[in-house]
Amino acid sequence: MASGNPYTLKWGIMATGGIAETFCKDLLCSPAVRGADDVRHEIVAVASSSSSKRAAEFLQKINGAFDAKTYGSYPELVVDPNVDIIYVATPHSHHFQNTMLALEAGKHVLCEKAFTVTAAQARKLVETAKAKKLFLMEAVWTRYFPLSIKVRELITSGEIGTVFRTIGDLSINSNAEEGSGLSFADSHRMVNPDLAGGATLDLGVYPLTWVFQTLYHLQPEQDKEAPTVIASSNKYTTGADENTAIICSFPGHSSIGIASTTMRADTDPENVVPAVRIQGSKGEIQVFAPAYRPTKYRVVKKNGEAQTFDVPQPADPARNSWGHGMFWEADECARCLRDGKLESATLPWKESIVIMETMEEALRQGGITYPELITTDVYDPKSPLNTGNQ
Ligand SMILES: NC(=O)C1=CN([C@@H]2O[C@H](COP(=O)(O)OP(=O)(O)OC[C@H]3O[C@@H](n4cnc5c(N)ncnc54)[C@H](OP(=O)(O)O)[C@@H]3O)[C@@H](O)[C@H]2O)C=CC1
Ligand SMILES: O=C1OC[C@@H](O)[C@H](O)[C@H]1O
Repeated sequence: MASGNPYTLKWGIMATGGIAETFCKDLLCSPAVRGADDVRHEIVAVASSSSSKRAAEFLQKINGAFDAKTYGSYPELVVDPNVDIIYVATPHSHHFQNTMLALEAGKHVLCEKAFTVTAAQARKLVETAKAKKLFLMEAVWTRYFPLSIKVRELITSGEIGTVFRTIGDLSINSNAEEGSGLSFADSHRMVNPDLAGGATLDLGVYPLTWVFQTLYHLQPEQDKEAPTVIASSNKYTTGADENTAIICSFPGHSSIGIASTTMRADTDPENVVPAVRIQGSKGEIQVFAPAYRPTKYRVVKKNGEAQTFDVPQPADPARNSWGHGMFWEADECARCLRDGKLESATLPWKESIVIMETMEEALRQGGITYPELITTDVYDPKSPLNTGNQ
C-alpha cells in the first residue's frame, strides 16, 4: 500500500465488556496480515466505569497493551492527552452522553452501533463533531469488510442490473429452555429498556445496513431519498421489542427494502439460506449469515448461473490466529484522521442519521418506548451514564 512510516492512531477504550475485548484484540493484530502498511494502532488507555482494577484486568484479557493507562471512570479517560480517539463500547443507552463527553473533551470518536437511542441524539452528536472539527463514526464494522466493498462494487458495475429489492434478516434463537421467556436475564442489555435493549437497535441495524448500503448509499448524492417506513413489532415482557419487521420504500427508485429481526428464531440454523438477498434486474447477490459478519456470498444470474465466493477474515498467527474483522473499521478511522476527514465516506453522518430516523420510526410504530434518562438529547457531563452510577 503506502511507503514510509505508517500513521499511528492512539486509542482510548471506553468500557471493558464483550465487544471492547473483541475490538481490542483486533487492534492488536498486525496490520500486515490484512495487507495494511499505511496505518497502525496503539491502545494507550482503557477505562472502566466500575474500577481501574477492572480496566487492568481487561489488559490481561486482551493479552497486550500492558503499558496502557488504566482508569476507573470515563471522565478521566477523555482528558488523557495521549489519546487521539475514543472507542465507545458501552450499551446503546449510554452512547449519546458518552460520545458527547468525549467530543466535549476534544477527542475523536468511534461509537458502537446502534449510534444512539433517538435520531435527535444522532443529529446532536453530528452537530457537535462538526462544530468542534472532530472525527466521528458509527462503528458499523460490516460496511468496511472486503466482502461488503466487493458487493457494493458489483452493484455499481451493473453485475446484477438495477437493484430493486433487498431483503435482510438478523435473528437469533434466544428462547429459554422452558417457558415463553428469552434466555437473557431481564437486566441484560439485549432486553433491558433502561439500556435501550431490543431487537431493532441491537440486531435490526444490520439488515438495515444491507438495505441502506444497496438501496441508498450507492445512489448519487442528489438522488438519495430517506425511505418511507412501515413496521411492526412484538413486545417482550420487559417492554423492549423481541421481533420487528421493517419495510423501507424508496419510491423515487422503485425500490424496496425489507429488514427483519427476532430473538425467537435463527436466521438460518444450517447456514444454507442467504441472510441477505440483493435483487436486481439481471440477477441477485446473496450474502450468507450472519448479516453482521458474513464470509460468503453468491452471485446468481437471471439465467440461473451461479458462483459462490468465500471471503474469510485474515488471522494473525502471532496473536493465536485471532482476527474477527473489526480492524477494517479501525483502519478506516486511522485513514480518515490521517487525511483530515471528519467523517467516513463509507458511512457518512447523514446516512447514520437517516438510519436512526428509520429505526426511531419503526420503534414508534411498534409502540416501543425508552426512559427519559436515555432519550434526552441534552448533554449532561454529570449524567449517571457518564459518571458510572447507572
Ligand atoms: N459490532 C459488533 O459486532 C457488536 C457490537 N456490540 C455493541 O457494543 C455495545 C456494547 O455491547 P457489549 O460489549 O456486548 O456489552 P457488555 O454488556 O458486554 O459490555 C458493556 C460495557 O459497558 C459498560 N457499562 C457502563 N454502564 C453500564 C451499565 N449500566 N450496564 C451495563 N454495562 C455498562 C461496562 O463496562 P465498564 O464496567 O468497564 O464501564 C460493560 O462491560 C452495544 O452498543 C452493542 O450493540 C455488541 C456486540 C457485538
Ligand atoms: O452487534 C452485534 O452483533 C452480534 C450480535 O450477537 C450482538 O448481539 C450484536 O450486538
